[in-house]
Amino acid sequence: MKSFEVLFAELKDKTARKDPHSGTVRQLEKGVHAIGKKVIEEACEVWMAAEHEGRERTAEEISQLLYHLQVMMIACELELEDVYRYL
Ligand SMILES: N=c1c2ncn([C@@H]3O[C@H](COP(=O)(O)OP(=O)(O)OP(=O)(O)O)[C@@H](O)[C@H]3O)c2ncn1[C@@H]1O[C@H](COP(=O)(O)O)[C@@H](O)[C@H]1O
Repeated sequence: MKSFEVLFAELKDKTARKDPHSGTVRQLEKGVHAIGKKVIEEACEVWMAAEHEGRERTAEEISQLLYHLQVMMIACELELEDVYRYL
């Protein structure tokens, strides 16, 4: 099982290495506009799952939203601490 911090470290590492097999690297190459669309899409899917699809599907959709938020953080050169200080 992966924590938020461990996933973020993995994504930053793959980005720094420009891992050719990484979907994250491909997504980052598309830029902030495309990443923003994925964030909105996944947020909608969280909402729909929460209203209609039950706990498991909701948890899965939330994991995808968290992933895309991390991709956005990397695109914006934000560290975890930059976000955590507002929590
Ligand atoms: N948690 C995720 C994760 N959640 C969602 N996604 C991607 O985000 C997209 C969203 O899924 P959808 O259900 O919307 O699928 P889709 O509409 O068919 O996807 P698209 O065609 O729009 O890309 C998919 O392409 C998934 O591959 C993720 N991709 C990666 N991770 C994690 O990130 C790590 C690094 O991934 P890579 O960079 O690909 O190695 C992995 O080990 C995983 O732990």
